[in-house]
Amino acid sequence: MAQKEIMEQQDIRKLDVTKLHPLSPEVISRQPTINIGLIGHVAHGKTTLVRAISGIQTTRFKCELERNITVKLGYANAKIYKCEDESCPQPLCYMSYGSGKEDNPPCDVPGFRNCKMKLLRHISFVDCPGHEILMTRMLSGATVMDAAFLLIAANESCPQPQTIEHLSAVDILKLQNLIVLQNKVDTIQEHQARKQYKAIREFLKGTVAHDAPVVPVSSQLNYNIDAVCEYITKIPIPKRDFVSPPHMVVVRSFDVNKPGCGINDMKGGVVGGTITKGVLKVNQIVELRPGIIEKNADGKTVCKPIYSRIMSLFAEQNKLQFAVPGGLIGVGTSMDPALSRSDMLVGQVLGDVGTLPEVYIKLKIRKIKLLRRLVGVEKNDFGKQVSNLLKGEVLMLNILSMTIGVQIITVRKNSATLQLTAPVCTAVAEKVVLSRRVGGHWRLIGWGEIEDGVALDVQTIPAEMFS
Ligand SMILES: Nc1nc2c(ncn2[C@@H]2O[C@H](COP(=O)(O)OP(=O)(O)OP(=O)(O)O)[C@@H](O)[C@H]2O)c(=O)[nH]1
Repeated sequence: MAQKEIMEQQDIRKLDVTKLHPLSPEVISRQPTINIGLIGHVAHGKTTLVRAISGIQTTRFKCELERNITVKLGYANAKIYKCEDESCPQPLCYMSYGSGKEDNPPCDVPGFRNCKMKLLRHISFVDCPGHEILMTRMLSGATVMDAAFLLIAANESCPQPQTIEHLSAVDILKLQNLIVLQNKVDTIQEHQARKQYKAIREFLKGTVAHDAPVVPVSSQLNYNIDAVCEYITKIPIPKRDFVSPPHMVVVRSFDVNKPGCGINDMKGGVVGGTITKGVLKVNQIVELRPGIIEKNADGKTVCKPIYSRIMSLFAEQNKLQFAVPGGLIGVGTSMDPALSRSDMLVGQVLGDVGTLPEVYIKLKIRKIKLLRRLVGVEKNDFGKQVSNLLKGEVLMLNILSMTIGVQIITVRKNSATLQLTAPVCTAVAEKVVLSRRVGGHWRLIGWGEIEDGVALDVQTIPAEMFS
């Protein structure tokens, strides 16, 4: 189908959300609908793999280029294709391109160059930092993943500290679709690769990834990347809710004209994130919570949501008329760009006016489970027991894409009340992940779920103001 026809199909006037599916041509052609996380120890090749599949280098920030490590979450989109001729040899018949590629490009396999390829998946990669000091950032990326690639470098012993810690995190979040990639196989002999494969299988026993495929690859040399593409097509499409009022979790925010924010012809602030339910449309009025926190005339802390119009929607360079759940999308808004600069809106929730959950400043957490032993730490602390939570203790909490400092006010066996250092827009039963400072860095120690909380007053604007 020609791009022009698809753009015409993305006509909001003709949109019937009850008929949409993540693989509907007008969706998959323009927008990624699955998030795949890249997790694993520092420098095991996550960013290089993303580049091999999408053609995009996610390491974009100056400090990252200087230090050669990922600091922020990186994003890149890719389309996965298969040759339409069934006799095209596997896995060569699978191929990947960037998000802007047409839907039926010619096959690249010698002997099949007259054949067309079919677009099977459109995905977003969430490239997590592997450095131990950046664990809480990895956790905020993990909350938007539908599947994950766990990268394990073939030229190091397995497991390394953040290999264990990242796997524990996705285990806690009950992420089902894991694929283990034994990367850098170009640096070792075959017998060494076999030996390490056994060590990897041993390490995976009893974890959420116990029967995950382990695929040998070289991201640097593009070896076996077609097999990885084939595995991507086997990831089940998550069930999506297209009909509820739309909610989006903000994972990045920019002022205008920054590289990496996709289309840069907007005048207002830009937020990037994943829609968890519903469909966002161009021209729609939306609310962002918590928005701005202020003291009112009585000295009481109140939250003022940010109201704004959606001026544009985009997935990397693809302009959209509407955006659906899954995948990472950008939202160009009419808000003052000063509000969204430098990731200032990360952790906020964007959605239909009047439909967003409460904004809490205190939370009661139930069903708390602590890991038995510390993971992700080096020699001195490795394997130490995770001690019980203490009244007055300061922890880091991850709720959706929000990372927030908390102090424990009361603690019982499996529950605790927490004072937050900043308000958060969230809902009862949402999962939270707990980290504690160990050896100078935040380490994953456990998880729980929101039971209740103390909400702030929200200063809403009457609905008739938007008509
Ligand atoms: N020989 C070889 N080198 C690789 C391969 N994949 C990655 N590398 C190299 O390993 C180093 C680290 O790669 P990155 O892709 O930055 O690793 P990363 O896991 O994204 O690093 P962080 O995000 O900082 O944790 C770079 O110098 C890459 O060129 C591979 O398959 N073979």
